Amino acid sequence: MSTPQLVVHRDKELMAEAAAARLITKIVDAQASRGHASVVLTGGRNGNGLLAALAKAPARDAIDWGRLDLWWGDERYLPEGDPDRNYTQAREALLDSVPLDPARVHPMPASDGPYGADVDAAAGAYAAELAKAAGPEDHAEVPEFDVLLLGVGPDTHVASLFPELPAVRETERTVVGVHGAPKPPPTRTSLTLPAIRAAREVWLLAAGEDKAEAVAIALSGAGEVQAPAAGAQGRARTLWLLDSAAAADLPRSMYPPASP
Ligand SMILES: O=C(O)[C@H](O)[C@@H](O)[C@H](O)[C@H](O)COP(=O)(O)O
Repeated sequence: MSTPQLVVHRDKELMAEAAAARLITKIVDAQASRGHASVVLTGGRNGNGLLAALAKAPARDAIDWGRLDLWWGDERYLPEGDPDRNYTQAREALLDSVPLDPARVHPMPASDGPYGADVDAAAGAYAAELAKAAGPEDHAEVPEFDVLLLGVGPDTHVASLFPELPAVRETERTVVGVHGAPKPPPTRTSLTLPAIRAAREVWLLAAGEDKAEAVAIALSGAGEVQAPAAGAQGRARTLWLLDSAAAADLPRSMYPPASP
C-alpha cells in the first residue's frame, strides 16, 4: 500500500479544477500507454464538483471518451433516474455531454431493476460484472482501475463504508449491500476496502471545514473500521486532494503550502 500524499488547494473550486486537470492527464497517459483507461467515480458534492470542472476543462477532449471505462464506488439503491442516484448526478455533471461508449459505462443496479428490493443480490451482480472485466494480471476480482475517486464524509466514511458498520469489515467480497447507512438514503451498494485497494491510484477528495476533523483522524493512523478513509489506499498511489479548510486540523508539517 502507498503512503498518503497530500495536495492542498486554496479553496474547493480550485481543488475541483486542479483535480479535473490531474484526472485528464492521468486518463490521457493511460490511454496512450494501454489503449484504454478505467476510472471509478464517487458521489457527493466534491465528486460531482470534479466532474463539473472536467466538463468545463479546456483540455477535456484530449480524452478519448470512447475508450474510457467508468465504474462506481457506491450508489444509492433507488429507482433508475432518481435525482439522488450518483449515476444520475454524474450524467448531469459530465457524462451526458461527452461521447462515451455506453458498453464501457457500468452504473450500479437501480432498485427498480432485475433485483428489486434485494440490494444484496444487486451488489452480487455488480461484483460479477467487475470480475468478468478483470484480467488475469489484475488484483482482487476487479479490473485494474487507473484512478478510484472517493469523497470523504465528515465521519470519515468513503463510498458507502461507514465507521463500525459491517460493510467496512468485509474482507472477501468486492461489492456489498449496505443497510441502515447513517447518510441517507439508508440502502446502498458499495465497493469494499479490498476492491478499493486493488486500484492503482486512490484519490480522496475533501473540501470545507466540516471535513477538517475527518481528514485529521483518517491521516492520524486511525484504524480503518473506526475511520474507513484510513483504509482507502491505492497500490501505487494514495492522493488526498484537499482545500485549505479541510486541511486546517493537520500538522503544518504534513503538507506543502496550499496553492497560491
Ligand atoms: O453516495 C455518496 O454519498 C458518496 O459516494 C459519499 O461517499 C460521498 O462521497 C461522501 O459522503 C462525501 O460527500 P460530499 O463530498 O458531498 O461531502
